[in-house]
Amino acid sequence: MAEKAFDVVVVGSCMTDLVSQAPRLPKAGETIHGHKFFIGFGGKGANQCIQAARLGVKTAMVCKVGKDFFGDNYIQNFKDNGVHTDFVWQTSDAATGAASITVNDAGENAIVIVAGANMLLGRAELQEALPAISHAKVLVCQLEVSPQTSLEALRMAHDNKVKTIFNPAPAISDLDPDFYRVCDVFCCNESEAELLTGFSVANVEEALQAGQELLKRGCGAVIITLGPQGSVVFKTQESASKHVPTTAVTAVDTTGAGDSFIGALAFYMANYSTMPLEEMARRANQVAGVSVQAAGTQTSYPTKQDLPDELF
Ligand SMILES: Nc1ncnc2c1ncn2[C@@H]1O[C@H](COP(=O)(O)OP(=O)(O)OP(=O)(O)O)[C@@H](O)[C@H]1O
Ligand SMILES: [K+]
Repeated sequence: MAEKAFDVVVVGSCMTDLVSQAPRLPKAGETIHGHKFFIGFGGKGANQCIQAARLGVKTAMVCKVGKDFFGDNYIQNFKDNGVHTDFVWQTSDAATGAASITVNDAGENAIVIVAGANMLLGRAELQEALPAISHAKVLVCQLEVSPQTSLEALRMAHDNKVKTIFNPAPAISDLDPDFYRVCDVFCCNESEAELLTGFSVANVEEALQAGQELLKRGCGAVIITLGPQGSVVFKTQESASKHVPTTAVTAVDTTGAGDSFIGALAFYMANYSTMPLEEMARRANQVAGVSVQAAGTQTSYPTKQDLPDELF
């Protein structure tokens, strides 16, 4: 296993984004002409894995895609980014996850997500991936696959003393309380923190309260990301939370910033095990801050070569 041990293993989703830009959103029953179409690689799990890989760690993705053109294409995308694909399964029982997105000239969108093959990732696949999960330095999970699958993967990692990051996105209000107990770092954005705690999280002050509440539920540490205001970090060993501000940048497209932050966090946790969590958050802010300055999701994620040496 030694030569196969991964720094970061992500158990999560792959989605193909089918994006149409049009002057306005069509009404029910209507057909309109758009002016641009493109296909993008998305899905929170895959995004986070690819960001970690681009920073220079050995990564493996554990996911399921369809036995179709989009599935083949996605596997090639992982390979192009140096992500190990032995645990990417293809099924004939569902299509590769897809998000059909229409964006109007005002920047508003209408989106239909069909999770498809993502929902067929289950216990059998986790058992096959157990050697990789149990020998990883860091395991990352989200909620775009079945929550039971995410929880089981986190448990497997936790039982094997693998560091775990859980990103409760997209948020569900009835989150199993066991999720808190099996994650070393619980990392969410403002709206997820609001939904999970019932507190308003509109500013740093309010984020401090929500973070303390999440921490009390049993995780090792909590990070709440706050867009241009950076992030806040809470640790069980310290009563004081820390606001980690970030450098102001001109945002072009913030899509995928949260996933860039988490992929970077996974990279730092795997590579710099003794670095204080707030320093990892400071550096992850910088990486995600680069992603907001370019269009798209994975297309905007920096590689090690794009970033200043002081981040490594
Ligand atoms: N306008 C910005 N300027 C600088 N950094 C930003 C900006 N927006 C986001 N970031 C960086 O990205 C991180 C994640 O952003 P955010 O909290 O908006 O996540 P998110 O809501 O999950 O994002 P998204 O849903 O757009 O992927 C922030 O903690 C910050 O480091
Ligand atoms: K972006």
